[in-house]
Amino acid sequence: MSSSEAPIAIKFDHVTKTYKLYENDKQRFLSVFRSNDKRKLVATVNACDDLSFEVKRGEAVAFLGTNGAGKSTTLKMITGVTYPTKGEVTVNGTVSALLELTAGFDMKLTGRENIYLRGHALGLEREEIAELEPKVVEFADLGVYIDQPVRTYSSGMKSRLGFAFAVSSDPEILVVDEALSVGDKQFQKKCFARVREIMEKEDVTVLFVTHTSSAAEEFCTRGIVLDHGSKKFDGSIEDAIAYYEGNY
Ligand SMILES: Nc1ncnc2c1ncn2[C@@H]1O[C@H](COP(=O)(O)OP(=O)(O)OP(=O)(O)O)[C@@H](O)[C@H]1O
Repeated sequence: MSSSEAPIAIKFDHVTKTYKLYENDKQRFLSVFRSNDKRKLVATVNACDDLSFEVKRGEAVAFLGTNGAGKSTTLKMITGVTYPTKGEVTVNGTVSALLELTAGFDMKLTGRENIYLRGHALGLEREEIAELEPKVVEFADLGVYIDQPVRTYSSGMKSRLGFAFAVSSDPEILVVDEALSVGDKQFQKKCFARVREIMEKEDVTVLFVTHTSSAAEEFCTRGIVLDHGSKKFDGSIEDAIAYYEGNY
């Protein structure tokens, strides 16, 4: 199937995400109860601003843009961590995210117990998690630490467990945000190899955020350049990189 005939995996239809900035956290908290009180609102920021695009199943798309351009916010709306203020986001397929890999671990529980915790949080059945567990344990390669509380892990070890969990299932949509720089050099190599393996499956859709043009070029065929939450360029990865680097 050529990509122009493939079904749509992701669609952003005039999506705007507005964040409100308050004087302090207390005012942010109080704003939940006083919907019309704007006195303590310092500013609003459109992290995504009337953003529209479609990604077909099987495409690999890189999002390029300077700090604060809206790349992470876009990915977070795809993974359901945050929601649009206006417009509509449609996602067709199971999503696995290599974002905030260590968020949500229970530090008191062991690595192995956290695999179950995360699986339950994602709505997996016990049998499905039991099937996943040996794959995660093998990929994370934490030795005896897998049965130690996560509070005893180094930050690299926590990332390894998070990464292993995210890549051990077979996702239909893979969302990657700079997460390939996890752990030491050897583990990074393993991460690249695994992401490449997932991407080689024909129908997997990949969305990739990176500041490294070489990684974007290696993994993606299409690039979308964002600036202040708006789409500035959408085309082949080579042209998108040239546009982003000011050589287009
Ligand atoms: N929770 C939040 N509250 C307020 N503002 C936010 C929040 N999250 C993001 N923003 C703002 O939204 C804008 C876009 O942020 P986002 O993290 O999406 O950018 P990015 O392109 O991923 O940047 P980077 O390359 O630095 O990771 C920025 O101005 C940022 O400060």
